Amino acid sequence: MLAVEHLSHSFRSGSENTPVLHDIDFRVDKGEMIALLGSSGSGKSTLLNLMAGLMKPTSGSILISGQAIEKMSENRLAEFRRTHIGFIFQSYELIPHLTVRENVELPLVFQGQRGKHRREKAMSLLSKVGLGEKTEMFPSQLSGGQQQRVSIARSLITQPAIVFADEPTGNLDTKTEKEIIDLLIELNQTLGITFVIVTHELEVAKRTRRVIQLRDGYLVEDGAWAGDAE
Ligand SMILES: Nc1ncnc2c1ncn2[C@@H]1O[C@H](COP(=O)(O)OP(=O)(O)OP(=O)(O)O)[C@@H](O)[C@H]1O
Repeated sequence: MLAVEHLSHSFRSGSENTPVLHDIDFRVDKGEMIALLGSSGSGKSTLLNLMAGLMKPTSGSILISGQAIEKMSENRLAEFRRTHIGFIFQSYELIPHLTVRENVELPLVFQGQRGKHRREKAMSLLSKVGLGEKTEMFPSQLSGGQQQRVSIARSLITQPAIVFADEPTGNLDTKTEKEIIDLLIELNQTLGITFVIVTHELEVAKRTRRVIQLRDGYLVEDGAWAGDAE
């Protein structure tokens, strides 16, 4: 599903070269749910941007569904991203003047899909995330947790091969954080959605079966959470 192969990345500005990721290597199988854990500055965002095809790596490769995304042209990559990758952001990134349903439909609008089909898919996903009653409301009328549910439904509507979630609970209180992680786990288990959750929060990482930990740009752990016993 996802293979990150010997990935290294440095940022260059003028004569300065800042190495940020060092020989990162791991695979994520279909139906897995993993947490990418690391403290601030460990390289999580850089790795996420590379895996999502938003930047090209200095060296190494990223394969999604067997296709090396760093080799794709900009146009091909934009199309690939629209059809194969889902995104969930910390700040939801909903369009304020569109209804909840219209926000969820949006990725299909970009694919040129017809209205009725789009609407049915959006309604079905919104009821799966517990928002069947809120479809005609606007984002500002919802709580933060509800807005994140909308963004989760939107990330799934193209039936992507993999969904990247960037600090999905970063703006939420502890109780809502738990509810959102519960929802992601349920979607993973019932629909087999493959999730990569980028987080610096131990509580989030502990809930996934597999944790990949970055420290100073190095992959230092890959496996079941081995921290404090529960
Ligand atoms: N465009 C850039 N140019 C130079 N250095 C950069 C750039 N972007 C990030 N860095 C550096 O790369 C390192 C990793 O940053 P990154 O944002 O990937 O970490 P992070 O783990 O996502 O942190 P946070 O949780 O705070 O977002 C940091 O030392 C940062 O200063």
